[in-house]
Amino acid sequence: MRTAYDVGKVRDAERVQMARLPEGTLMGRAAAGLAATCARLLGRVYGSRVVLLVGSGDNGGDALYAGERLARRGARVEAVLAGSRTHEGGLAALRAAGGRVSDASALARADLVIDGLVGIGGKGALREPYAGLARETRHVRATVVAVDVPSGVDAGTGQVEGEAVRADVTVTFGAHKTGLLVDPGAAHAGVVELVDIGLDLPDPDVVALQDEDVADLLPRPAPESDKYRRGVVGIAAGSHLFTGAAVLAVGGAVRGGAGMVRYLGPEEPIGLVRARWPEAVTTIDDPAKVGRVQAWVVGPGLGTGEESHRIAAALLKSDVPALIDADGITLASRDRALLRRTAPTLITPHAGELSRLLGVPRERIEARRLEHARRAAEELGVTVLLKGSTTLIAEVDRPVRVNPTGTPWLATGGTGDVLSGLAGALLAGGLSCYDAASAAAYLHGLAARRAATGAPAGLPYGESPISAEDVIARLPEAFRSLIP
Ligand SMILES: NC(=O)C1=CN([C@@H]2O[C@H](COP(=O)(O)OP(=O)(O)OC[C@H]3O[C@@H](n4cnc5c(N)ncnc54)[C@H](OP(=O)(O)O)[C@@H]3O)[C@@H](O)[C@H]2O)[C@@H](O)CC1
Ligand SMILES: Nc1ncnc2c1ncn2[C@@H]1O[C@H](COP(=O)(O)OP(=O)(O)O)[C@@H](O)[C@H]1O
Ligand SMILES: [K+]
Repeated sequence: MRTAYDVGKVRDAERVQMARLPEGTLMGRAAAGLAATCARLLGRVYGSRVVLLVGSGDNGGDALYAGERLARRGARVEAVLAGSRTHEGGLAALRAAGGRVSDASALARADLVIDGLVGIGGKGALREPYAGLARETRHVRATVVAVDVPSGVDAGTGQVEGEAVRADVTVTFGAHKTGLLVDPGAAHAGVVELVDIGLDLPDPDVVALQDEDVADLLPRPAPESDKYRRGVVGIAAGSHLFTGAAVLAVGGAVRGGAGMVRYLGPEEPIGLVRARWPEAVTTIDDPAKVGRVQAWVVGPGLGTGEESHRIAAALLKSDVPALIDADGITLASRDRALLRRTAPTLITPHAGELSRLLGVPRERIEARRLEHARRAAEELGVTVLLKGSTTLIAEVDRPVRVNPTGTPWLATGGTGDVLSGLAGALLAGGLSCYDAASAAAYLHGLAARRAATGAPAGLPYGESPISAEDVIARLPEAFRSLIP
């Protein structure tokens, strides 16, 4: 599991260590780790050209001390001083090692640029001349290494207001900062490397599950299993207008390991569901006629009229866990009572749907995903899976989970319906909302990547567009990659 921390916790942990250790120890460790990564990226340090972008704080100090180490190994190191002040010890050390101060024209000559403009002390949009320097790093041929966080990215939220450095590699100290795991920050950070500087940290604020964590969560059939014990999931999705949502959600559930899938909907989608997924047991329109289920999925393509509301309300009264998606979320944004349930509830909005629920503009949610996922979980008292460029899973009093799998190729109609069915199957299999949402997002992302790259079937290179059905088709491989 990868863990990440808000800036306040990192600062507290640093203070404790600084009080214990001789002055400069932590910065020395940070600079040594940073220089080691830079040397590895350069391959041959001797004779290479390294440019340091140096801000007025300790982030600039880290860059200067790393520059000193590289200069001692024969690199030609030039520092561009952007702040009204400069870390004195760092600058003296760089000079003593043969480094020199230069201007922005040095960037064109660089093999490697070290971005030490601002780190966790950054506030708001980058000001000049920092913003201009960050902009120039976009056009350099050099590898760009960010110190602690890419300058211009808010270390706590991943928010980017204005200009920000786009790094190839970010070398972060002591702990991953939450903003490095969440877009748009994550997209600016490139590959993130962690340097241990000996901080003692409490519980994380954000975590990213890895293969082995998800494998531990997945339900597996035992010799005494039968279809009912494995979990029956009910799916209320699709309408005369949106028939595809029904087929895709049922497909996600069938391939997601449900013991049985019960589908509830109108005649037209029922015909299609039966033709594509003969495994599903179908019921026309009447919630009272559906047999017992262990979890409900309510909403994809359901429609938002009165009849849809009646069905959603009847199903959500049940005492089993429920996943509410798509039109179900739109219905809940008009009638919050749908969310007041006795059993656990998981909602799976994209930013537009969450915007309707919270009454916050969509763009604001996209810019501050972490904040709004947390806020929704708190205000609505449900587990929230916020879809989009970084999928987040939030629940009150738990660290936010960031899904590390997935691909932007997933941004195509119908993939959300597949996710609903898949997560519903895991809920029916006995996982909590928090775990079902995390495992479903993980598997969904793995399946999508495999579909887009052709792996592991052996296409040699490249990626291709994918369809929601392709994601369903790759789910078995995604499971097998976790359950050997
Ligand atoms: N503490 C430790 O033990 C260790 C800390 N370490 C390192 O220290 C870093 C934190 O250092 P820090 O606290 O000095 O802040 P830092 O990130 O350099 O930025 C502050 C400066 O930036 C400026 N500035 C801010 N916003 C701006 C904007 N929008 N646009 C333009 N300028 C802006 C601001 O200027 P001012 O507002 O004062 O004018 C201020 O001078 C941390 O990320 C890690 O790299 C490691 O060595 C490990 C041990
Ligand atoms: N830029 C992106 N990068 C990665 N995944 C994305 C991106 N945009 C959307 N997705 C994923 O694609 C799926 C789309 O779901 P959704 O918006 O509900 O589509 P639909 O309603 O058409 O099924 C979600 O799993 C979401 O996380
Ligand atoms: K930086």
